[in-house]
Amino acid sequence: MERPETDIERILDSIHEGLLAVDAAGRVTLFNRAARRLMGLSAARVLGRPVAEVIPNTRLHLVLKSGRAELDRTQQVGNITILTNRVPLKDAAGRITGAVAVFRDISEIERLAGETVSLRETRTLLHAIINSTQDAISVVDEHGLGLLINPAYTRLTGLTEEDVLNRPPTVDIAEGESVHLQVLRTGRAVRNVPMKVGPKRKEVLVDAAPIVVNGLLKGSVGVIHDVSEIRRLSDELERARRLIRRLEARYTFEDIAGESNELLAAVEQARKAAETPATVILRGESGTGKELFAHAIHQASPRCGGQFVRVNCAAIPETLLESELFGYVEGSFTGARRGGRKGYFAEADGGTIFLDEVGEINPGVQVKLLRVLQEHEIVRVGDSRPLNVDVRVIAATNANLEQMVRRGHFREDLYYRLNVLPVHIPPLRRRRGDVPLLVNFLLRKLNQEYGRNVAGISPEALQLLMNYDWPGNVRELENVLGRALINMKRGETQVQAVHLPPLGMSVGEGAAMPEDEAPPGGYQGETLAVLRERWERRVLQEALQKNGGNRTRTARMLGISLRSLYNKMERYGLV
Ligand SMILES: Nc1ncnc2c1ncn2[C@@H]1O[C@H](COP(=O)(O)OP(=O)(O)OP(=O)(O)O)[C@@H](O)[C@H]1O
Repeated sequence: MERPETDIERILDSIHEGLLAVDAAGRVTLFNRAARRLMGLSAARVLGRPVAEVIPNTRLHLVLKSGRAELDRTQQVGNITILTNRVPLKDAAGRITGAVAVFRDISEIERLAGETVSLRETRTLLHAIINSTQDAISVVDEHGLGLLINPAYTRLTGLTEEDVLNRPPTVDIAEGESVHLQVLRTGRAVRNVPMKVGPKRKEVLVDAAPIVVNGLLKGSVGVIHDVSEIRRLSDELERARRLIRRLEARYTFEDIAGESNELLAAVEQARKAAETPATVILRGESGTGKELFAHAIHQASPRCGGQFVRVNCAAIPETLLESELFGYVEGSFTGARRGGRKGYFAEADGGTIFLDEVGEINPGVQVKLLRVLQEHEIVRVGDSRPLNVDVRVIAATNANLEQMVRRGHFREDLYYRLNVLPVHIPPLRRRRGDVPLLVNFLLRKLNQEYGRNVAGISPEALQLLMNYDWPGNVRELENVLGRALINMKRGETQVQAVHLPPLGMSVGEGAAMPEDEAPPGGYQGETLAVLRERWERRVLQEALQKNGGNRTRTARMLGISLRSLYNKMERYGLV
């Protein structure tokens, strides 16, 4: 008898569920190992004893009494949750002979169930975010098959979930390599990849990143930015720029005021140059009228029917200058636009290109410029085929090119190619005799611009202008007169000394703008970046004023490059 009992006990002990049985009198007859572990009680303390006494919270004696089973009841014992089934035991005649409870620890299951709920919540949250973002999102699994897209994706590409989900990642691509596949292959994120997507062949830039779960690559998520609108706007801007450039080429030699020998000699030289196809270089300080001369030469030349394209080499970022001048082919660099770009030289074909601040071009571009001057051909960025262009080059600079050549900053061969017909435009302080004529000329021009009727200037005011040094040359004189007109009341027709701004203070807004003043109560919580920018703008403004708007002098005084000065002026709206 001993052995079978022990065997049964052994079997019952190997069961993971806890077993607790009582006889008809409610005394414990069975208490297996799992039950002992879960209850934390030894068999010796429990077996043969009334269950209600030894096991608190048990309801087995109640089941015994009622004869009704209690199924799937959960109960907290300490910090574990127990699921119990309690069943009465009956003999063949239906008499209750005892009761048994089977129970197990379901704490882990409960925890997992809890997690499932929060996972579900997280999914809902993620969906809400993904669906509400304006950027198109697409997610693929580790095999590259479509897993998720958002409404913005459908709006942008014209493709629906049906077209994309569970399909290879190439389904949406009209042109370009799948970034998802790239990410899955390398495990690395990619940024700003240009491509065309969907049946509408939308131009987009794509960022994509790997999805890594527990160290395993589980997929890739891509964010797609629509750039077609930006392209459309930049094309429009480009067209407007071209139009402005064409409208700008309106000055002739008649518009150059001055009767001093120095100026007349320059005009004479320029007139002769206009008749030839030769390259001209205009030398002179900022504001002396170099651009005016370039227009006049173009208008007086046989090319006057062609385009006049002005390029300020210092105002274009160094990295873009080559592609702006010579153009580029489609896809030659990130951000390159569809169909490539013609470039200023190609635009000026049959006309004139005016390269202002030619001393600012870097050695790479110098080589290409030399090629145009020698061979009359250009090579677009990303292309190897040369294209013929028929362009007259007028260059201008205030830089000491000879010194730059000596220091190796400017190619000697290019210098000689440019220097075929130099025209030196004298600074205003060396031809003060031109001031009265210029004043009358500029007042007529300003009257038109401002809708005024100012007839002249008083001798006293003119004397002040004659005595001044004009570091900013004719541009500064124009600014001074412009401010004088603003200071005059309607009906006043003669510029008086009181109308003139303090000389040397005529550039930009003249006086500091209110927002440039230090905040009245001291520091008002702006970020350091904002304060630094405000301060920098003010310093630039004052330095420009001190130099009468002469940019070369201003850059030198501030110890920055001319290019950097142009960039800052552009940024702070001081151009
Ligand atoms: N002799 C002149 N007669 C009439 N207006 C002039 C004369 N010289 C210059 N100006 C006027 O002065 C302003 C500055 O001239 P311009 O832009 O041609 O100078 P710039 O030498 O090209 O200057 P920068 O080197 O700074 O570009 C223009 O408005 C121009 O019309």
